[in-house]
Amino acid sequence: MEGSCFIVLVIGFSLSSDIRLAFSQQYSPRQIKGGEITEPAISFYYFALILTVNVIDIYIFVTFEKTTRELLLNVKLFNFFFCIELLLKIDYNKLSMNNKGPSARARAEVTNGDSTPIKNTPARLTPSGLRHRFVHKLDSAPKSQPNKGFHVENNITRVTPRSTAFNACYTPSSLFRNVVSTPLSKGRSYNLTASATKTKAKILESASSIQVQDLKDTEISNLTVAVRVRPLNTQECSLAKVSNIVRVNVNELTVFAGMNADATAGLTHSFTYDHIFDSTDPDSKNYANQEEVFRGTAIPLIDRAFQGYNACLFAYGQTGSGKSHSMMGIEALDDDASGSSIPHPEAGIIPRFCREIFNRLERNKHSIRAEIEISYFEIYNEKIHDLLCVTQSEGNNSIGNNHAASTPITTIGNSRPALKVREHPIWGPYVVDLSIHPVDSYEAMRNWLAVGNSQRATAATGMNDKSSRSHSIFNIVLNLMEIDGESSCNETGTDSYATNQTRRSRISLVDLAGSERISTVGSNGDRIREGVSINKSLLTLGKVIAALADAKKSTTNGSGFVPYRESVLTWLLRKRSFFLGQ
Ligand SMILES: Nc1ncnc2c1ncn2[C@@H]1O[C@H](COP(=O)(O)OP(=O)(O)OP(=O)(O)O)[C@@H](O)[C@H]1O
Repeated sequence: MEGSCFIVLVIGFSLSSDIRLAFSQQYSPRQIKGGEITEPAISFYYFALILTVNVIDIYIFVTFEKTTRELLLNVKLFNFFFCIELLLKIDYNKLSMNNKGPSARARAEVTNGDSTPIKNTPARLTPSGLRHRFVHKLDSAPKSQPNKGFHVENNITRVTPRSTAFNACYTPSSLFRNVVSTPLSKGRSYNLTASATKTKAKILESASSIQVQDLKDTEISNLTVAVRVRPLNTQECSLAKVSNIVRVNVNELTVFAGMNADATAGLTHSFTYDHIFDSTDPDSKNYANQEEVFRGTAIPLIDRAFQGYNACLFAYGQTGSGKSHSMMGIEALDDDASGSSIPHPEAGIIPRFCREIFNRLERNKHSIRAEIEISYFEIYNEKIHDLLCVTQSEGNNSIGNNHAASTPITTIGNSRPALKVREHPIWGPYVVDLSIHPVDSYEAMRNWLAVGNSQRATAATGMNDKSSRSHSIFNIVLNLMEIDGESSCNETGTDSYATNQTRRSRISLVDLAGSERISTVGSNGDRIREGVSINKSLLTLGKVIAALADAKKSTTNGSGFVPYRESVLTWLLRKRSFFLGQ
């Protein structure tokens, strides 16, 4: 019996070995980690085999593999008709890893640089949980021991402060918020719908680096970017297919793309700016009128100018987008002539700016004395024309108080004399022979503005009935002297003051010509030439701003090439000295 039993046992064993794979079952859930199928720490198998001939016998084998740290428990049950083999495998490596796994790690207390506890991280692998883990790994583990921090419970210390640690540069790129920042502007976001995930993936890479650097720049930036959305004009309203696709929510602007079957289909773009002025609907409670636009953009500049800083404000945008309306608006000569201290409701930033300067000087007339000079010129087809060049009527050399007494010289586009730009080794670029006019009242300034505006090159295009064909630059030089003591009448009969501090600031208010598509603005030869020139100089302006932002970001040197001289506009807006040698 023993002998046959032995033989049958051998047969049974060999059969069970052959058919083991066919009948085997594994009762242990497999896991997918990082794209690989991994086995858990404890696995349980059974094998059943019928048609064996044996008496009931049980064999138990226990083996422990020291090198792989695996315990194998093999139980075999034989009887006359079947054999069952049970196999239990315990992997001690994985067992010990799991005890230090996510939940254990998550219980660890996170502390900041000075070891003050901040919070207990949640015991789950949410994206934020992953961020925590990643931060810990980078902050607490030296490079030679990459996982050290994971095995030390309740002792994870963040080296860098919390704010720095959660900065995007420590975060895996896949967890970034989908943000594309413009240089020197805060968090411009670029949200895409699900249908555009491929594009999204592409921009993630660039977004990461831009955002990190821009976060640093926004702190030191002295640039403010504001956007104004104008209402649909009559022409647009008459077209059935035109509708407002822009929504404003505080300082976030969302553009809903149309249903075109092109790359823009289904895309929604969101941008964040320092200010957004929604002028689309006059009945809306958020409607931004000229006064609000002025207060939001220009008042901070006037404050700085009175402290002695130079300031520049320019309007940039597509043709017909409302730049001239915002910068100049309606010239209300009649209203102002009546001596009203309230500007015309439709007056733009420039006239309001001038009025505010004199209002402030009037309020501080006992402590500040000012000398103000203005100049106004345009850049038309890369040539500079003085907009305040006038022939004086006999016996009258002051246009300021009576502009009807002077006549602007030839005003027709190309026939006006072009001025040259020169570069002084110390003071930088300047316009040769540009006229400069001292002004002592708002009325004088307003009259000069009217003269300049009447000389600007404008033309009707397919996009705008009165399109500016040139960039106009209105300059104000403010010389402020703080008065120390009472005024006294000197020998010449004029007042003299003891001044103890002077401040000088230059303010440039720029109304750029609009970028335009040649096909939509018209096919006239002059318009095309102007359009090419406008687009070229705006392109250079963009390149200069980008180059300046790059040079600023570079910590090693700030000497990157900036193509100022590729257009007259950027050349002159560089450290300006329009008044040199006049
Ligand atoms: N906020 C606004 N409210 C009412 N009308 C506006 C507004 N902005 C612009 N408009 C009107 O839209 C038209 C075009 O504006 P504007 O001439 O200022 O554009 P622009 O950007 O200066 O164009 P271009 O670059 O061609 O000179 C004008 O008739 C203007 O009155």
